[in-house]
Amino acid sequence: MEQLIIRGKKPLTGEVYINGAKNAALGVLAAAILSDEDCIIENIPNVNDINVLLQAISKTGAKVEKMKNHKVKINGKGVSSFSIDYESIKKIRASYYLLGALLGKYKKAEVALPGGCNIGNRPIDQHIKGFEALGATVKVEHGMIIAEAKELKGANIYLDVVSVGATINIMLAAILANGTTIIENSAKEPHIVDVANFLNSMGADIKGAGTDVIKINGVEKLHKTEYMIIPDQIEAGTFMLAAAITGGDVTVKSIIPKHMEAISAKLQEMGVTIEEQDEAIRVIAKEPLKSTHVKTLPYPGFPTDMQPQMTAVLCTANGTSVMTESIFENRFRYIDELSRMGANVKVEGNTAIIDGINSYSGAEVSAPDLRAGAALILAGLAADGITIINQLEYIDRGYENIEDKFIAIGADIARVSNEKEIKKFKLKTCS
Ligand SMILES: CC(=O)N[C@H]1[C@@H](OP(=O)(O)OP(=O)(O)OC[C@H]2O[C@@H](n3ccc(=O)[nH]c3=O)[C@H](O)[C@@H]2O)O[C@H](CO)[C@@H](O)[C@@H]1O
Ligand SMILES: C=C(OP(=O)(O)O)C(=O)O
Repeated sequence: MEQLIIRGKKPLTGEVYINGAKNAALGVLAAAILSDEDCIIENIPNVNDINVLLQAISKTGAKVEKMKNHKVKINGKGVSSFSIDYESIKKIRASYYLLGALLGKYKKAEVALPGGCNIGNRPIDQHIKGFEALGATVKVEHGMIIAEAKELKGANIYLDVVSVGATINIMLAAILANGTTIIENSAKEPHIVDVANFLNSMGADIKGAGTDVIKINGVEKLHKTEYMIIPDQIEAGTFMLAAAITGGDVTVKSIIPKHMEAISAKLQEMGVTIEEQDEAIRVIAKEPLKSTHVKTLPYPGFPTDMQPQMTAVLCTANGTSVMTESIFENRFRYIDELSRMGANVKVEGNTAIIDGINSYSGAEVSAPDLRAGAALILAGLAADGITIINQLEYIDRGYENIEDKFIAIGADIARVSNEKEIKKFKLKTCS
């Protein structure tokens, strides 16, 4: 069993390079099977969710080739299976994009209900509503979502909730439909724009991605493309907060600063200096952190995928902060773990009331989900003494080489798998 071990209290300094966005790449890879020609996609992060999705895609009969330097080639010509079973995708959420892509291209798809982080009830009614509006019949039987259509026809679809997954999935299903589809109240996250740009680079006709009305004129077929995935907003944000919580000075590189505005603004409120560069942000945290209030919202609001990490940082700010989670109903499960490290947080419904502490104290904890795992790393980096984090499979879903990136900016952190390695780490870092 692998664990992360951290000796905290070292200010992080230096430069860190951010990988491609997991949540954009997942949509783009599924979208690639819509073409019968080669799609070469660059900047694909090497994380478990991506590898699981690539395996599921290759099980459909599509050709999947992992190339060097974070490149993947996909050709959807050979797709002959339209069914993705639970075993193949139980760990990930984005498997639902195969439903939209297969339905859009072959008019039939059977995909097991998705997994992903356990952060509350995660219905897919808006995806289904969209597919049905396009003319598909959809049923859920024996854990499988089964969608089929004789013909898909463009439609006007109003999303009752702003959903990233439903927006992308409906786009995927509508690209090759007859006529025009309009998605109203669509999500505006950078990964929606990325998937739309990728599809347009293959010959799709999508307008308005990044606003709350997306218009898709159906096209007959899609051609080959070469495309580069955007940088990961959430990985970048995690490193920005690591600089803040350790009183460090870190330049987070290969990013789009515009995507980081909600996070930069909150850090500035907390007394952190933010220097925006062309494709980088320098985060300098020389003053004690001030408390603030944060509410998660769809983009351009503060991202729910940064909520646990920001809560971990607010625990070390002077005064009382309030974190309101307005996207998922149960995304505070990690607070018990932070409390083991001395955090003083009271959760009431969707709100966490956080009283700042002087310092975390290192402890053994377990990651209950992906971003909660990142939050525990941040707490460990700021803690007195040694922190050990279990259940790394969650962290590995979405962060590539996370410990190596932290080591490169001065953290004492290692991935260990036995007592001997733990002892060695403690000896090496004790001076
Ligand atoms: C693989 C991926 O990209 N995952 C991201 C995606 O998840 P995901 O696509 O699952 O999240 P959604 O944007 O769909 O969910 C937003 C809200 O809408 C609700 N909802 C969603 C769909 C639906 O049919 N019905 C419904 O009620 C959800 O329960 C949630 O309360 O966006 C989330 C919100 O930014 C992020 O936290 C996830 O990291
Ligand atoms: C919640 C996340 O992922 P998923 O939707 O795949 O569970 C995430 O990336 O933070």
